[in-house]
Formats: sequence, C-alpha cells, structure tokens
Amino acid sequence: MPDRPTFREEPVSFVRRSGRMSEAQERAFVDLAPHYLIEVPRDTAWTSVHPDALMDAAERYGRRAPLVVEVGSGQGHAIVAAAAVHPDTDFLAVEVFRAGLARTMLDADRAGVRNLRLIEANAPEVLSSFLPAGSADEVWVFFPDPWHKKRHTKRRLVRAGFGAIAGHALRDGGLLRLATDWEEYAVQMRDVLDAEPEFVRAFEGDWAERFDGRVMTAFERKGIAKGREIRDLVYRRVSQGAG
Ligand SMILES: C[S@@+](CC[C@H](N)C(=O)[O-])C[C@H]1O[C@@H](n2cnc3c(N)ncnc32)[C@H](O)[C@@H]1O
Repeated sequence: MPDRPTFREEPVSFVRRSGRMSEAQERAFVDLAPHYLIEVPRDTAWTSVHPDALMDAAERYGRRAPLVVEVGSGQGHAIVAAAAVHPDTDFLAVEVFRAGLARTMLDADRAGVRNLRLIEANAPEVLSSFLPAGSADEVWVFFPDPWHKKRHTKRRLVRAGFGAIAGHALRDGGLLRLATDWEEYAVQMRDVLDAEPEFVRAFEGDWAERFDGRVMTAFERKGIAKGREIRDLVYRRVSQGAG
C-alpha cells in the first residue's frame, strides 16, 4: 500500500495558465534555468513528482544551510528579497506558473542572488515527496489563491491534511508562516492548523503580527486597496507526541 497521498486524485489549487512568455522570460529558461531550476523527476502526468525522487539539498546548493521553502511564490518578489538579505540561508521557490518562475530567475540574477532554487511543480507533492522529511526550517504560504466561490473551496491549498504535508517537510521546531487577505480563508487556515497535532500556534491573540521578512507584493497591495485586513499566521512544528 502506498503511504503517500496520491495527488492526482485530489483537486489541485491552481489552474494551468496558458499565455505566451515574453522573450526575456523565454531566455530566462534557457540561460538561467541551469543554475536556478531544479528538475524534478516526474511520473507520467505533468504534475506528478516521481514518488522515489528525493532532493539532496547539499548537492543542489553546494553546501548545508537552513532551508526556507515558499510555496506558490508567484513572481518571486518575497523570496528573491529574502534570499538577497539572508545569504547564509538557502531558499526554494515552488510554483506552477512558468512566467512567474522566469520573472523570479531574472530578478534573482539581477540581484546576484545565488542561494535560491526554483521548482516547477505542484507544491504539496514537493513538500510531501521530494523534500526529505524534516529538511526545511520554514515553509511560507503567502496569499494563496482564495478560491472564494463555494463550489471551489475544495481547491484551497490550506485545507484539512495540509498540516501533515507541510509538517513532513519541516524539522521539529520549524515554522509554517502564512498570510492572506481573504478573511474567511484566514479563519479556515487557522482552524485547519489548530487541529493539526504536529503544529502549535507561535503567536498570541487572534492573529500573528505581520511577518517582517515578508515584502509587500502586488497581492497584498491589492487586498489593502480593497479595504481587506491582511492576516498573518505562524505555527511551530512539534514532534509527534510532544505537542
Ligand atoms: C495569489 S498568487 C500569490 C503569489 C505570491 N505568493 C505573492 O504573494 O505575490 C498564488 C500563487 O500560487 C501558485 N500556486 C497555486 N497553487 C499551487 C500549487 N499547488 N503548487 C505551486 N504553486 C501554486 C499560483 O500559480 C500563483 O502564482
């Protein structure tokens, strides 16, 4: 019996966007991907990470350092900025949006960022299959698609079961940081993670303080412009049985 979730049977939290990439973006894939992009061995379906593949961080980054993973990194604004100011930490951006990955590589290259790698794949698969257990110090989920229509909420990334998926990749004591401008999704995230035995709240009161390592992205700006509250959450992974 397989002991990993089979993601092809689950609704995914993204739609594949078509649309052409600009010339610069196409070039990023040719010129910059060899340095930045980690090719993940795949199963037959596009999104399926091969269940036997495992990332060797020391080989990928050429050293051993704390690892921060951002899932759904979009254009890469947050992770490129963080990688630039924390050269002693390794960063991994996981995204399905090719033009966003291209933009991330171009910005990283321009900023001289070398401690960043990118993966084009369905994030839950990367967290649960490709990253070795306990290999990440932090997992970030900033402004995930809210899928606000009732019939779509099952597509949300942070839903029942997500704690186990993120918890697999995180080391004991590691942090799961989240932010959203969608109040009802924020409440769902908190309910889901409060119920996960391997996580405890790392904040007091109803919501966490704004994470000062998170730069303002277009999604946050848009939420603020629409008068929405930005909600931050942060959870600490505890070893099973200790929490
Ligand atoms: C609303 S955007 C936010 C981007 C970025 N975090 C920010 O704050 O600017 C959400 C992003 O998550 C990506 N995404 C959604 N589901 C994903 C998944 N399962 N795996 C990888 N990326 C995903 C989407 O392609 C999109 O770029």
